[in-house]
Amino acid sequence: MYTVKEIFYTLQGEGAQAGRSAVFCRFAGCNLWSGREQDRATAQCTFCDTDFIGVNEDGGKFTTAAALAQRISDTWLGTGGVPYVVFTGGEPLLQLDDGLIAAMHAVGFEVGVESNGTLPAPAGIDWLCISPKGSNALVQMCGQELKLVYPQLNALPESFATLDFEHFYLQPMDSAAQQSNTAACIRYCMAHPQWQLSLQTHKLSGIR
Ligand SMILES: C[S@@+](CC[C@H](N)C(=O)[O-])C[C@H]1O[C@@H](n2cnc3c(N)ncnc32)[C@H](O)[C@@H]1O
Ligand SMILES: Nc1nc2[nH]cc(C(=O)O)c2c(=O)[nH]1
Ligand code: SF4
Ligand SMILES: [Mg+2]
Repeated sequence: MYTVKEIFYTLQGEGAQAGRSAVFCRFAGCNLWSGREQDRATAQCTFCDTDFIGVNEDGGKFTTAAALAQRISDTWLGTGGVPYVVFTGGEPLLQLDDGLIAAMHAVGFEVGVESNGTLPAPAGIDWLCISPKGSNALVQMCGQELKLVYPQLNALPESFATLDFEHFYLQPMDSAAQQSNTAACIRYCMAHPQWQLSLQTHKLSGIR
């Protein structure tokens, strides 16, 4: 059973695939925060910008991979190009499995994933973005993109710079200090050109 908060068609807002049409499939639940505001301060991840509790009208509970893949495929509204799904959450690696990846490939989709890196990723993901969270041990140490929310006192860019990723991004932490966080990202990227700036362009443009 897959528990999905919401499924929607938009543009990927972040990282190297920013601007690409994608169906977002947001799984419910996370291993680093309950999602309840009263638990935020004591959670293992405290700066989350996302509601991932429960199931919205555009989500649902799916008993088979084929049924979820069909719903995702029906949500794709593009003509031409390569259909793309981004599994996110919450933490998608609590639920994403080999069967769902195979089912997405069977309906012609490339598979992207946004994960906190604390769980091992199944094989077959086409674009794996890992976003480390504070002092939580990183288990998944390779992928296409490492996208670090910055600044985090217990997760310095230097500690990830030699891992096996093709792209390294700093993404300003969206908080009351967002302006200064953005300035700090820009300074760090300019001093360490291995790192590139990722802005959350869906927020800037007002899309979902
Ligand atoms: C909501 S998370 C879900 C996926 C997964 N649990 C993770 O943390 O990567 C999706 C992306 O948003 C980023 N993110 C979460 N809160 C943020 C914030 N306050 N500012 C900037 N990026 C944030 C995460 O680091 C991750 O790259
Ligand atoms: N447009 C858009 N791009 C995104 N990139 C990562 C997102 C996420 O919440 O995982 C996200 C999101 O929620 N919307
Ligand atoms: S790990 Fe991801 S989904 Fe979980 S609380 Fe942190 S940012 Fe949100
Ligand atoms: Mg988001």
